[in-house]
Amino acid sequence: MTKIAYLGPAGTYSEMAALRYLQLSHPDLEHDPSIMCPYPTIPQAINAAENGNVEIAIVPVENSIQGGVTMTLDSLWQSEALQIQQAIVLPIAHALITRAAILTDIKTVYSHPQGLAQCQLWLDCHLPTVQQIATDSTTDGLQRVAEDGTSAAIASQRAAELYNLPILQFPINDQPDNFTRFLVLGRNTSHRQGTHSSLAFSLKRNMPGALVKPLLVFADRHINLSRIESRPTKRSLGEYIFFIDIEAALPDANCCEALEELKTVTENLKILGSYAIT
Ligand SMILES: O=C(O)C(=O)Cc1ccccc1
Repeated sequence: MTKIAYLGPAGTYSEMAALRYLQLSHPDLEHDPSIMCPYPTIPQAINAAENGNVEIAIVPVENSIQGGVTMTLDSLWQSEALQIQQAIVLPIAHALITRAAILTDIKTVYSHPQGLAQCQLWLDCHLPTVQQIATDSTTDGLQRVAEDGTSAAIASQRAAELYNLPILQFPINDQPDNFTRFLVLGRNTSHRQGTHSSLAFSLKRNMPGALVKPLLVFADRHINLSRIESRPTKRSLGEYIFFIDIEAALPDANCCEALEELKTVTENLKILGSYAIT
């Protein structure tokens, strides 16, 4: 039976993405709770799929305001077996969940770093003196909120319903247009289709033009890049891994040719998958 790892506990945005995936891809399985496997951190959810403990992991990769989710990018680079099978974009609207009756009663606010960052201006304006505590997911602090009337969490409306906790204010995100892209990761490599592909590479040597060569491979073939992001290799300061999304599918001949040439101008190249975005 298909099992899905996601960043838990229940009520996270990652769980919402997992439910959306089920609705779209396996409508027959939608209401089977044994499918859904919450993990406490993003790397643990990804490892569960890598090790074959679950078939699929669903994790956030990028937010329209805060940018890349570094834990996901770093785990993807480490992964040997996983491929991106699908991307799911969800609108994100944050609620302030608390048993406090007024804002001035709140002393501590919990959320995932992305949740805190996406509400930073609102927090500075309405709760300037509260202690902000970063948690592994938006729902991690909800137990504390249930026990302590001076605590609050930034999480979804759905999370408030699931944990039967009140919402004091909604929405509190600084930008009304706030979207997060989630990746569906699986070991099934036969799944190479869709409109987009992701890859990552390190460079052979840090020298003038080192990044231009890989970029020219795409430019020369009229392949459009939809994203480029760098992460440190963690080997030495100033060395990077580049994550690139292209608007092309890997079985495409033009694209295969590009990848062959890319191998010659990169040190280590990883094909992360071809997939559709829903
Ligand atoms: O913690 C969650 O709910 C997540 O799924 C990560 C996250 C946090 C904030 C916005 C989008 C995703």
